[in-house]
Amino acid sequence: MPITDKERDAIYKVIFNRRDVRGEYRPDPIPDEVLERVLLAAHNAPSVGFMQPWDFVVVKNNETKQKLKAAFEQAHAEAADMFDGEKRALYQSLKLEGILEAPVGICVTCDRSRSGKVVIGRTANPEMDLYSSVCAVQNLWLAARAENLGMGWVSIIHHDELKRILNIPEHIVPVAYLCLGYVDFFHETPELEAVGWLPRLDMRSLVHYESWDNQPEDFKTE
Ligand SMILES: Cc1cc2c(cc1C)N(C[C@H](O)[C@H](O)[C@H](O)COP(=O)(O)O)c1[nH]c(=O)[nH]c(=O)c1N2
Repeated sequence: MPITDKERDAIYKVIFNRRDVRGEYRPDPIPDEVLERVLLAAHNAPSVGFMQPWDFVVVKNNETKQKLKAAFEQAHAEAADMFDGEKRALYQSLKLEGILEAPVGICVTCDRSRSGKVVIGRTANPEMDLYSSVCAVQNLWLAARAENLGMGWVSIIHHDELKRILNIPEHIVPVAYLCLGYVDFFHETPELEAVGWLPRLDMRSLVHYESWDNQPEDFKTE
């Protein structure tokens, strides 16, 4: 089934206008059918050996969110100590999660034992199952944007805390905690770029031809 030009443009529009959303969530609930659509998009991600290692723990309860926020605060304070001077002050001024504001949280996990010990494509590189769950996260992120839902990834939280708070079984690996909700607007550029944390790299400077050493002059940034 070919993709029309209009459909292609819509997909690129979603890709280039997706943002990590932290503070701009509206409290409006997400209709069940919308939540189901984005979860189905996540579930249709590619996965190594088709093992579909993910589960989705959906969080709406405020008490649970409060516990997650406390876990974030702890990890956030530890992280702040790792930056010096001005960088620390800038780090501390950043809003890096929307756990309480977002009406829905979703923890995406990876069950590394889901389809037995030997998995097509995972024998040489055992981490491929974790990457598969990350593919599900990205599908969810893009589907959310297509639904005009903001999504934010909160990784400033210890995974053992996530497991404890959400009663995730021992053998399951948390991959991402995601905030989800409608927003008033999407930032045009990544917020970390806008505040001068890091610049957007030039894509052409990251392309190598045939060998790592081979970057044509006109593809370099400087
Ligand atoms: C694996 C992973 C983990 C995190 C993120 C992303 C990814 C891929 N990002 C979002 C990240 O900061 C953001 O994607 C970049 O700054 C680029 O901005 P846009 O996503 O284009 O808006 C993120 N943002 C944040 O505020 N708190 C966080 O804990 C994290 N964690």
